Amino acid sequence: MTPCIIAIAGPSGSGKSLFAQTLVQAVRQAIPGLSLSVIAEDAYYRDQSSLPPAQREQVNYDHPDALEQALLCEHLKALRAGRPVAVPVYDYARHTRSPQTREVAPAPVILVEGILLLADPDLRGLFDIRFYVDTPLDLCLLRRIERDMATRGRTLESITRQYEQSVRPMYHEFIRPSARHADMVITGGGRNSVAVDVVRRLVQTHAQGDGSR
Ligand SMILES: Nc1ncnc2c1ncn2[C@@H]1O[C@H](COP(=O)(O)OP(=O)(O)O)[C@@H](O)[C@H]1O
Ligand SMILES: O=c1ccn([C@@H]2O[C@H](COP(=O)(O)O)[C@@H](O)[C@H]2O)c(=O)[nH]1
Repeated sequence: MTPCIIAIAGPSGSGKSLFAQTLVQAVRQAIPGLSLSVIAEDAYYRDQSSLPPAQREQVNYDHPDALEQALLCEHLKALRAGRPVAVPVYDYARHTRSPQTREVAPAPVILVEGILLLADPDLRGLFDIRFYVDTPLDLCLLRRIERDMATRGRTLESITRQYEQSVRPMYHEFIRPSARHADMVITGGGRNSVAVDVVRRLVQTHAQGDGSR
């Protein structure tokens, strides 16, 4: 079966990861044993081990150039062709790649979540279905503050500085405009149970072999 590769795009803190996790649980409950692979675009942030830590903190991580999108494209093509890939592992606290990689196996359904998935024409052309999680930017920032202080080793001062310098401007330059390439826009972030159910049905239709995409 040709895999169905699904993009879940949207701003940082909009609920992409939570949406993807909730969807995986819903699909596994509906079709026990169905194999789904999940890939985060964040894993493709460039290795910056050659830069001193203070310099890494100054990088604009919300610009497409911060990501090795060509490698993500290559990996999605390999998965579509039925080959496993070695996905990089990114360390947010150190702003660089870890030495390990994570093997992702080909699967009937592949979910990819990330801020810039729909901004690049080559990358967005590789998805069968494209979603954009549309959450007001003030809520995204509040969620990001809580999450990044709890899990990404960040201080409130560094989060607010980065938000003003790059997160907000890049949202307006690249992320928000990319929403026009989405097939569907999801409001309510990771807890929109109606959207999860609609997407779960789409995935189920595909996995049961009568999907047309
Ligand atoms: N609808 C929601 N209501 C409340 N909190 C949410 C909601 N969606 C996501 N969150 C929380 O907000 C934070 C950011 O969500 P996450 O899924 O990591 O966003 P993203 O992957 O888009 O950056 C997480 O702590 C998550 O649990
Ligand atoms: O070293 C890094 C790499 C990325 N970021 C920020 O991460 C978000 C994207 O991840 P989400 O899971 O969608 O929040 C992006 O806005 C970058 O600013 C970082 O801070 N440091």
